[in-house]
Amino acid sequence: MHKKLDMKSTTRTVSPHKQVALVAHDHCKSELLRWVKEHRDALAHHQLFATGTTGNILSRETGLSITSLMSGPMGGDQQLGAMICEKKIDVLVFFWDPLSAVPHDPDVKALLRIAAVWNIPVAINRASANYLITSPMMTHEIDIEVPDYDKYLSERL
Ligand SMILES: O=C(CO)COP(=O)(O)O
Repeated sequence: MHKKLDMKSTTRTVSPHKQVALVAHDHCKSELLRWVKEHRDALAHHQLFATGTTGNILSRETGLSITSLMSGPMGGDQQLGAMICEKKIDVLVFFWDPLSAVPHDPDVKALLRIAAVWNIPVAINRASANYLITSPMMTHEIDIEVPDYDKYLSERL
């Protein structure tokens, strides 16, 4: 068994206006598009980000304003992971494909890992995305627990 990192936590306040990342693998894009269309009004209250192909399709088909990063296999998952570390993403909706392999599987795993590290809520399918988007937390200021990075660093120096 590995020794658990002794990480203290602190609080991060998340605004009612969330920074939401939308991502789908190719076979799941039509499902994410259907979900985004159903929740268009709720999503329009938030600031939306997406990986390259997903974001372009979603904004073209819904008219929503979405900041599109690089396409996933070209680094988009890693860009989102970096944004999570920088507290620039509050919610991740990632319809990843459980039935097909992707070339950038390590990046997918890294994105899901860093979302867990920074205590970001993640929806991986329609059911979990429905729970997330209808939660009162989506439209209220909330406090979430996050790793106390400053303390972590000071103890290491
Ligand atoms: O591959 C992805 C996530 O792992 C998504 O990338 P695209 O939105 O560019 O298809």
